[in-house]
Parts: sequence; structure tokens; C-alpha cells
Amino acid sequence: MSNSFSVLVIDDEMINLQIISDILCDEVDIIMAKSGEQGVRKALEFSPDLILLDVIMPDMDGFDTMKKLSQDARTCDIPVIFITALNDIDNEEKGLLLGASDYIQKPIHASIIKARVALHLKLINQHRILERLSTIDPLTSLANRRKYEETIRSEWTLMEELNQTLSLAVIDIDNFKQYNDLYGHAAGDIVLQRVATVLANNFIKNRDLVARYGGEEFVAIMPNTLKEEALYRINKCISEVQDMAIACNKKDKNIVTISAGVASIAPTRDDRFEDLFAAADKALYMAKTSGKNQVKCG
Ligand SMILES: Nc1nc2c(ncn2[C@@H]2O[C@H](COP(=O)(O)OP(=O)(O)OP(=O)(O)O)[C@@H](O)[C@H]2O)c(=O)[nH]1
Repeated sequence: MSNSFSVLVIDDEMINLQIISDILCDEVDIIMAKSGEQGVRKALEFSPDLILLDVIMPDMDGFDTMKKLSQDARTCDIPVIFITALNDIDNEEKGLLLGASDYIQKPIHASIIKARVALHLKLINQHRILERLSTIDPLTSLANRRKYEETIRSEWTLMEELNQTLSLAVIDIDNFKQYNDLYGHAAGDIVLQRVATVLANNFIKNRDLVARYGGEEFVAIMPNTLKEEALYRINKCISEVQDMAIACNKKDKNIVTISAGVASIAPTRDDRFEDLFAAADKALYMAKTSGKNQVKCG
């Protein structure tokens, strides 16, 4: 595979699969499926960017295939374009009401298929850019608070279902006001970026998420992570920031450090993720009042 987009084509006629593939293969990677069932399987396996779906097929027709795709959280957001010989208004309406992004009538015209697919890929690209802009902190390139809120909710639910431990760390740069006052806001921004890089390099397991919560405060979500492991990883971050030895006081050579609070829980229906954050935040307060440059547990 070499193109930046992949398109799954589902059609029971091999000749149609071949024609559509020949039309699009210079612009996109093509995945072919010869039935609705195979199409659903390949959609799950390859997560294509777009699906071109025939309507009239034996066993599971295009409409049923569309219903199956929209019932699964892993495939429901993949845009679908029907390509069909059914050219009456009722079926077109039915396809669009099922959630299809477009409806192209057969016989296949290369220029129409190319233009419609290009249009939808452009929309998909724009959607991704917007999504990225709305979830990334521009200064540090970490996830932003919005993404954190979204992720903590979904991980909380998943950890409850799987009966696994969720660890959360709240991390804050020490004496940052003093640093800003001494070296200026632009230099402070560079410190934020360097600390963010340390955190990003240490929270890379499975579905870990590290986000800039606001100002000089960060959060790290560690799904399926026990408190001991969370503490080990946070202590590693604290050491690495210290080892960078970013000077923060010209006279006595103080350096930039971070403090953190960690809390862990295997959530049950009676627990609230807001309380996990509050416990980690309280532990951060203890770390600050105990001398900073350390982690405490909630
Ligand atoms: N350069 C820069 N500074 C920021 C940014 N966001 C917040 N700050 C600064 O972070 C500092 C936070 O100060 P405080 O809340 O007093 O915290 P602190 O000085 O680190 O004190 P402790 O947390 O108790 O160690 C303030 O000076 C804010 O202006 C940012 O995006 N860039």
C-alpha cells in the first residue's frame, strides 16, 4: 500500500470490482470484497477511509451491509457511497436515509466515480484536520483538555467493563511563575515544550494519553496500569526533567523541576472519574507542600 487513502469496494461482480479498481488505483489503495459479509470483515480489518458499496448482492445486500457497518463503533464513521443499478428515487432515498454519504448510479462512468471519490476524500481530509485542531494543544502538540475529557470518560467505562485499574497523574511545573518572571514568556514556552516531550516519551503504552490540562499543568491517563507502575513512570519523568538541568535561577543555579500526584482505581458503577482526578490533584498539592520535585499518591 502506498497511497495516503484506502477505499474498500464491495461488489459481488468481479468485473465491477476490477473496473472500479482500475479507475481509482492511481489515487488510492484499493481493498476488494465480493460480498456484504466479506466487506464488513474487511472494513473491521483494514479500517478503510471510504467504502464504495453495491446494493444488489445475494445474501446480505448493500442496505443490510450498511446497517451492519453503522451498528459497529469501529466502522460506523466510515463514509459509504452506494454504487448501484437501482436508479429509482425510493432506493436512493433509502440509501441516503441509512446514512450513506452519496449515491452513484450504474453504469459506471470513470470520470464521475473519480470526481465523487475525490470530493469525499477531500471532505474526509478536512474533517481530520478539524478534528486534530480541536484536540491538540498547539504549543506542546500534546492532546488538549478537550481530548483528555473525552478519553477519561471512554477509558473509565472500558476499565469498569474489563475490571482493570486506571491510573491518573496530574503533573505541574514547579516555580514556573518565577521562571517566566526571570526569563520571559517565550523562554517559559520552550520549557513547557521540553517538559511535554519528556511526558510524551514516557506515556507510550497502549492507550496512554498525556494532555496539557491548562497553563503549566499536565495530566496522564494510564489505562490498565497499577499504582506502582504509574509511580515508577512518573518518577522517571521527574528524574528526566531534573536531568535536563534547565536553569531557573541565575544566582544559585536552581533548575526546573516538576511535581505530580497519582491516583489509581479499578472503577465500579458507584465511582466517579471526577473523584479520581480530585484524588490525584490533592496528591499533587501534597507533593508541592512537601518540597516539590516529587510525586505523592492519592
Ligand atoms: N510561558 C508560559 N507561561 C504560562 C503559560 N500558561 C501559564 N503560564 C504561567 O505559569 C505560571 C504559573 O504560576 P503559579 O500558578 O503561581 O505556579 P508556580 O509558580 O509554578 O508555583 P508552584 O506550582 O507552587 O510551584 C504563571 O506565571 C503563568 O503565567 C504558557 O502557556 N506559557
